Amino acid sequence: MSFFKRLKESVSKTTESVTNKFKSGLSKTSASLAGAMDAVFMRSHIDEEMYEELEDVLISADVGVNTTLEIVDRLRKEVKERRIKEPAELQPLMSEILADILKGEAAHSPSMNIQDGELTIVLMVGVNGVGKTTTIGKLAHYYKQQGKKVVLAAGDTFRAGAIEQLQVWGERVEVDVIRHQAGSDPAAVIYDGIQAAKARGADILLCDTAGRLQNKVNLMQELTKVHRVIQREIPGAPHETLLVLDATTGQNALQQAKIFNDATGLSGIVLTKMDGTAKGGIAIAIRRELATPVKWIGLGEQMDDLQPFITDQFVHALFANAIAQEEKVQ
Ligand SMILES: Nc1nc2c(ncn2[C@@H]2O[C@H](COP(=O)(O)OP(=O)(O)OP(=O)(O)O)[C@@H](O)[C@H]2O)c(=O)[nH]1
Repeated sequence: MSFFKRLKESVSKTTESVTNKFKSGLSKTSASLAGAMDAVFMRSHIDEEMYEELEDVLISADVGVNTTLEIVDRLRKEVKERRIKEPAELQPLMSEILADILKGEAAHSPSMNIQDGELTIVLMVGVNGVGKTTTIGKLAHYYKQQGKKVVLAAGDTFRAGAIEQLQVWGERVEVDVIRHQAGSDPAAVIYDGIQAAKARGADILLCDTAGRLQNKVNLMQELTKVHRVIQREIPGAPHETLLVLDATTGQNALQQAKIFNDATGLSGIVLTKMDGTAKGGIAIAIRRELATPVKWIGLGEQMDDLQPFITDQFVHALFANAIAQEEKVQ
């Protein structure tokens, strides 16, 4: 069975609407990355020049140099081992290699550490403008739809706008928002958030934080204090610390991840605005180069545009055109 068929089978296990969301959200990346790969594989034969062109294509899609070299080396090896002669056979092979690289080890499971029957605390970190507030709103919607009671804590007290924006999301999704005035201590807001969540019998508390990267020491102190308060109230919490990264910032996102990982341990990454970039290869670079798994991706501005990062859906969407063509031929 061709790998495209296996991908199709795998994505058919989720609903068609999820598959369509991945397809439309990743259409820019698919058009540019898979489109450019297609052009490379139109060559009459497989040679060194072809591999070099492929490297250029992957690097310009933000896959990153290390990951690109790894992918192309694997392609070379598989071509030899499987005695592939036709460049046209390389598209499904590339999809197979990418799917495998994205899967990584078992530790890279996209699942969230949600406590059954107890309060789960999710700390959201990231610099301003990456879509942190929007993501909190979307996560609240996601879990509310799953029947969970969600409370939000407006811990980004640095920007008055951030508190207001979270309040607007709270109203839209119909969940409570615990807030203080702008400029107050974020740890105090989170503390109140925990008390309110406990008192109201909530399942999940999503905590916003300010992300001032300009001053790493401040960032660390603030996050350390927030952590201390959370741990004192609920041993073992936060259960998830998710870093929100804007996919359109490219390789800079990797840098942000390293700084935040130093400041506070990360358990997962949310990659937003994937729909707004043709360089979605950054998801592959992040997944490969950081020890932290991508757990969610943002595929648009609507409430249900935040999706769990399902690697087969991602690869299926990336190669959507080639898969459709293979179907036509058969
Ligand atoms: N297209 C698209 N837009 C997004 C996505 N996620 C967020 N946005 C938009 O990005 C903009 C910034 O999002 P905010 O949530 O305001 O981000 P923010 O300002 O980072 O919030 P803070 O990080 O809390 O300061 C908004 O216009 C969002 O609608 C996404 O996945 N796709």
